[in-house]
Amino acid sequence: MMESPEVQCTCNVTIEYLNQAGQATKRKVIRNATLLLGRNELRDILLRVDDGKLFQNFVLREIQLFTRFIRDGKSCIKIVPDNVQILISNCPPDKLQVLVKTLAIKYGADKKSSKQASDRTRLLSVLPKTFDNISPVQLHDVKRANELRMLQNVHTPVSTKAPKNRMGNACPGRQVKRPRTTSSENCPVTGLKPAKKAILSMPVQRKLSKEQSHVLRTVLCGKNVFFTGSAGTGKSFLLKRIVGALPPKSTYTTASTGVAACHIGGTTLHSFAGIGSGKAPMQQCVELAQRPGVLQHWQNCKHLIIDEISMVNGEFFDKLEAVARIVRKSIEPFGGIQLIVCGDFLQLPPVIRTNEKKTFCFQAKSWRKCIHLNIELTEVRRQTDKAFIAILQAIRIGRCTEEVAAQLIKTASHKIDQDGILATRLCTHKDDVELTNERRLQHLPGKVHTFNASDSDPMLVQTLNAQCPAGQTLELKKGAQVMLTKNLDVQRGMVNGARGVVLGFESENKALPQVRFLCGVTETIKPERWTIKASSGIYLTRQQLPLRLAWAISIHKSQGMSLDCVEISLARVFESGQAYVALSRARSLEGLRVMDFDPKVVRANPDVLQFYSRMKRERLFMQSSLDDYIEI
Ligand SMILES: Nc1ncnc2c1ncn2[C@@H]1O[C@H](COP(=O)(O)OP(=O)(O)OP(=O)(O)O)[C@@H](O)[C@H]1O
Ligand SMILES: [Mg+2]
Repeated sequence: MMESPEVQCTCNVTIEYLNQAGQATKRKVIRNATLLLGRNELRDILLRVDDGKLFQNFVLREIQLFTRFIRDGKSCIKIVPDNVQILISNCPPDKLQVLVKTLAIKYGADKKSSKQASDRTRLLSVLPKTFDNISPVQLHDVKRANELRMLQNVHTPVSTKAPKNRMGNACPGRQVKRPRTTSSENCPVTGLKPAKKAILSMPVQRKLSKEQSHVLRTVLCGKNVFFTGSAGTGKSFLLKRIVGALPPKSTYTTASTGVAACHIGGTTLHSFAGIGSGKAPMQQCVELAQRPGVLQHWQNCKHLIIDEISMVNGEFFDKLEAVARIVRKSIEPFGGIQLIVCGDFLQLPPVIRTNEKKTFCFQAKSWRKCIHLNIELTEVRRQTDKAFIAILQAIRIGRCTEEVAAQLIKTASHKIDQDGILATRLCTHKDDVELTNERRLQHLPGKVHTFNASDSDPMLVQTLNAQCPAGQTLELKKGAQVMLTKNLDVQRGMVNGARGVVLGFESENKALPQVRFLCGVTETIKPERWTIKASSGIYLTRQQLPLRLAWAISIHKSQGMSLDCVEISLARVFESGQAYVALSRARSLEGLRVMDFDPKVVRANPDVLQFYSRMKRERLFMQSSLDDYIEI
């Protein structure tokens, strides 16, 4: 049996009763409705819409399903015979995905099964009306549903028009295509070409660890949480799950830098806040935050997520906290917004101009009143080698024993270049990165292939450049060292940061690059789409190849990444935590080469160390009080 998450979710629902022309003649809006899938006494699928006092069951015997905006918590189910459509919005995306996929699979499987009650049975039925929760999706359901889809792919290649919403606009969505025939017996089975791939499957989510689940539960209880942990403990992984479990309309996903924001599908904290650098006097910041578009964020926001908090300046945090209270007209800390904050203060600190004061967020005046709970993740997931994890833990706290130094110095002789794939050099300075990549590409023989991004709004190129991991223009040659900038297929190792080399280009018109990756896969790379939220709240998309040149990247840009093979030069390290960030990107010691290791570059900020030891003391104190209490 497949894993069966609960097929239920809480969201806003609009029920529209349509006329022949498809216009709504009656509309019922229910906020915070509970949706539940079930079956009646005749085994029809039912959708129960419960407003907390009353519920209404809809029989889903013939439906159209619109699924394109599931990640935004939106979907639509049209009940064809009744001419009714149920518009779902503001639903936690992960829950909605499970509900919609379960419905699509069960509905597809039912169409293929012979167990459906005939019209005559229905008419004559004297069975009492029942509602049983729908059973978990089984493998045979998926198989049956897909068999029908394959037939239908051949027979009905065209999907019908999307339904209209109240504004008369087409309701965004891709439909689960339905067969023209109502039962599978009517489908001619012979002589059909199968569809290219089985289309339906249940979303498979990697399981959260115990400590990660604890954080998720705490967040769902509404607590303001700061969770931390060393590099690779799955903080960003967990954040994505938190985003998927919260209602999208009131959840804002941000990070301190554009690259980090992109890892979790969000925007930068600065663009959410709309107060520029936050250095202007308070009154001016408030005015900026009250501009149309910006004010809306502040007012709608109930849950604010911030990744890579170590790079947010404490003064900026205080400014945001005060602005939040003023623009939301609330005396609660951060204007009553739930804060879900994560990062590792022992990694890179805030970037500041010379003569500016650097303060960490935990040093902000409002930090303590804003954060209810500090939680530390302890299980490292990026690396599996215990010895390497121990080296990294020592470096993190600025401790470089002779033994640790010796092990890192030894890596200088590592032969990590494999199959024409060279190690990526992590550089302390941005200029070195650009120069290295440009020069190395120039020195390669052969023709340059240029790939231009296709942007939804060419006027906002700068926003896209800042937040999207794919550049507007990508120049490649045969032999170019490249890195994936998106998870394409986690199972096969085609993940963000996977390293490869360009073997050549297709001969067809687009001349797409063929790339061999370290994980052993060779693949033609096709354009991918990124969607980002601009500060005005509108969605921008960029279509581009998910590749970037990978002879070199900067340590600042690498924060948050996992890398297959890295070469590091630490001679020009200028920040505490910088050496640790660079070293901890490597998945294994074998995949790491440190060129000129000097223990002096290993530095941890003493204020941060103090903050962490206080946090640990408080945790131990709480634990021992709890133990005493249990004993009593
Ligand atoms: N529960 C999990 N199951 C499977 N893989 C996981 C899990 N948690 C994390 N990972 C994997 O571990 C790796 C590191 O995770 P992630 O990048 O989220 O760590 P991080 O704590 O954010 O690191 P950093 O501090 O460097 O940003 C990723 O490849 C991620 O997919
Ligand atoms: Mg991270």
